[in-house]
Amino acid sequence: MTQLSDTPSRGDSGDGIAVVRRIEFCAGHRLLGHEGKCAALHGHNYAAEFHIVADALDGVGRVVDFGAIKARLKGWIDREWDHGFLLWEQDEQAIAAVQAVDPWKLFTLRRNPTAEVLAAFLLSRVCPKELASLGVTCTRVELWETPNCRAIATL
Ligand SMILES: Nc1nc2c(c(=O)[nH]1)N=C([C@H](O)[C@H](O)COP(=O)(O)OP(=O)(O)OP(=O)(O)O)CN2
Repeated sequence: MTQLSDTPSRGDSGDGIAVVRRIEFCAGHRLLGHEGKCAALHGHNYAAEFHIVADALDGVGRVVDFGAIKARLKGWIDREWDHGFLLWEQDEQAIAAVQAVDPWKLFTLRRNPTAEVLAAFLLSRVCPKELASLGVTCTRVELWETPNCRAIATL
């Protein structure tokens, strides 16, 4: 049997290899101080794409099992963000409005919930904690706010 030659490190270690897991969720938000329509409460069908690397591939040939990423990162997003409102912690009016309607689900952030802020939060706060037990690192989060708009956070 003929084998195509490849770069040994590409098959034997994790060098240069990443896996990407996409997780979709719905959430409401607003951008306080926005000059246009995004100052009003509204919602998005978001998608977060997580780029994950490891020092070496495992015995099966994986950076990490896609299901293990899903369990941890989709688990966190489902619990904390999905079908909730994402608001700036200083946005007292919007927070009060959401909390006036039972049942409410709210997650507050230190800045306006832009795509940039959400991507950075997932990369720097959520991924390190949720992925710690897997021994892998998320190096890049692409946060799609609409099919046409996304922000990218990288390590
Ligand atoms: N740099 C950023 N700009 C904007 C953000 C953001 O997170 N980062 N967010 C918004 C609003 O949330 C808005 O809902 C999305 O932007 P916009 O392109 O205006 O949305 P549309 O629904 O009109 O998108 P279409 O693709 O044209 O349907 C604004 N800016």
